Amino acid sequence: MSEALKGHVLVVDDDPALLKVLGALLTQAGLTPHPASNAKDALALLARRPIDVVLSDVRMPGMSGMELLAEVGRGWPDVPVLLMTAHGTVPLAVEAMKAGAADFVLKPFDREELLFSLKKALLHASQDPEPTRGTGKAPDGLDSLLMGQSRAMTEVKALLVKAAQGTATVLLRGESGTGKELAARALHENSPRRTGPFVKLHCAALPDTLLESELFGYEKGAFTGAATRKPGRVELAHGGTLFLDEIGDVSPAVQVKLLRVLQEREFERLGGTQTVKIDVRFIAATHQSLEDGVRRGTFREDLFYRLNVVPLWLPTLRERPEDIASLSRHFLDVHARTNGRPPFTLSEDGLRALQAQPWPGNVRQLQNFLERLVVLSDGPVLTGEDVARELSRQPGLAPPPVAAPLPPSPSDPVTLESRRKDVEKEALVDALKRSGDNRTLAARLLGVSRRTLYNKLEEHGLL
Ligand SMILES: Nc1ncnc2c1ncn2[C@@H]1O[C@H](COP(=O)(O)OP(=O)(O)OP(=O)(O)O)[C@@H](O)[C@H]1O
Repeated sequence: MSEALKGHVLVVDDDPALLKVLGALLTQAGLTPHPASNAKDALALLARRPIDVVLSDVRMPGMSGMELLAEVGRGWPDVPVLLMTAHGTVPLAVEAMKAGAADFVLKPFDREELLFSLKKALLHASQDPEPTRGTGKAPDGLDSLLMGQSRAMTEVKALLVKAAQGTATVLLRGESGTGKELAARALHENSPRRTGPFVKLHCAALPDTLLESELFGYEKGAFTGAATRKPGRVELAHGGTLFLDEIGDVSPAVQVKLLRVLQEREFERLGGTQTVKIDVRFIAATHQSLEDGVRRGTFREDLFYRLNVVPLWLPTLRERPEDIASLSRHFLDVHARTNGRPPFTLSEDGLRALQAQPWPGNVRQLQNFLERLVVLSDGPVLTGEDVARELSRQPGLAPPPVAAPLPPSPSDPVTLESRRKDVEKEALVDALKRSGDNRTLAARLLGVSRRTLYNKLEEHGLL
């Protein structure tokens, strides 16, 4: 791997010699290592400094790597976790991936392979807001997972329960933040496959070559850095469900390969000749119009029909304002608990103010909004006034009236730097608005990493 990597890596291992070796290796690759000799210290470190990725041993005295993975998932869902295992086996890898690991690395590891996995995880971290976190839960009433009793949601849930019984491929459509990933999980957890793995792949987050190796895995020696055979996500999902998010972004070359897997339920690992047969239920999601892609010639028509066997549309929040009451109650409870705050309730005028908003970022935006209210308000009752105050800070939602700028007086310094800052702030606000307050999407729109976006938001008082 020639180009230098960048990022803060929390390395957790009870073997001091290995910590040292890994520290040197990561530093040499351009990364900043933060060593921790046990999971407890690792969590303390995570709370203190921004970490981009966690690289942890599985077997450690005290809290294990799998337990650490669960803790990171709860407290820092944006931070991917890579697990290192000696004598790694496919079942262990499946377990790790089901529990939400971004990847697993076999010990003793090959330098290139480790850096390859870290690079992937860093790419995910900068592009994927919510890395896969399997709940591993038994089916648990669909209503408590996918909330909302509006007519539109009730219809979706009825279709979902029907679709869950079969193995037909489901295509989930809907705007960003409407709950497509949640619906995919609900499908899996309500299906006879629920005891099998639920594996997720965010197709837009990876460049072509990485996407192919993530999907199909590789044989030892398939390319520089492929020191051992590694199963891809299709293989890891055997007996379960593979959720392909943002399918509309897949290149024509990968589309051909996906078509074959969907048709024949078989494939070859990269660099391999052996055909692997799989039993996988496919679910794909997109917020784009695949029909447009087909018309433009960027999306294969045959693949579209293969995916669109059971189409399911998730309604926008605008179309179901009656669900805002129960969703808000739920999010207020969850965020009060996770932020160590007393219980919050919503007054009638508070609810009305929320129902009057267009929520371009849908349920995700409502959720983020309520979390901010829980953190910033005194409570315990959130009034219309509390809601209005927070709304005025939100791009895309009831923007405050903008006062016409005063003409500059001759004494006002219009320096290049102040102009640059104004333009930058405007671009940030615009990107947040266009992305429905989805920070990952906003970072992508602006062509910067999420870390840079957060720094800039802080600098401009927009956090
Ligand atoms: N009906 C719902 N009940 C409870 N929570 C929901 C519901 N719909 C969405 N959410 C929550 O909103 C957030 C966004 O949902 P999700 O990631 O499933 O949306 P998405 O449509 O896949 O978004 P994107 O297209 O941006 O990936 C998640 O935190 C999810 O838990």
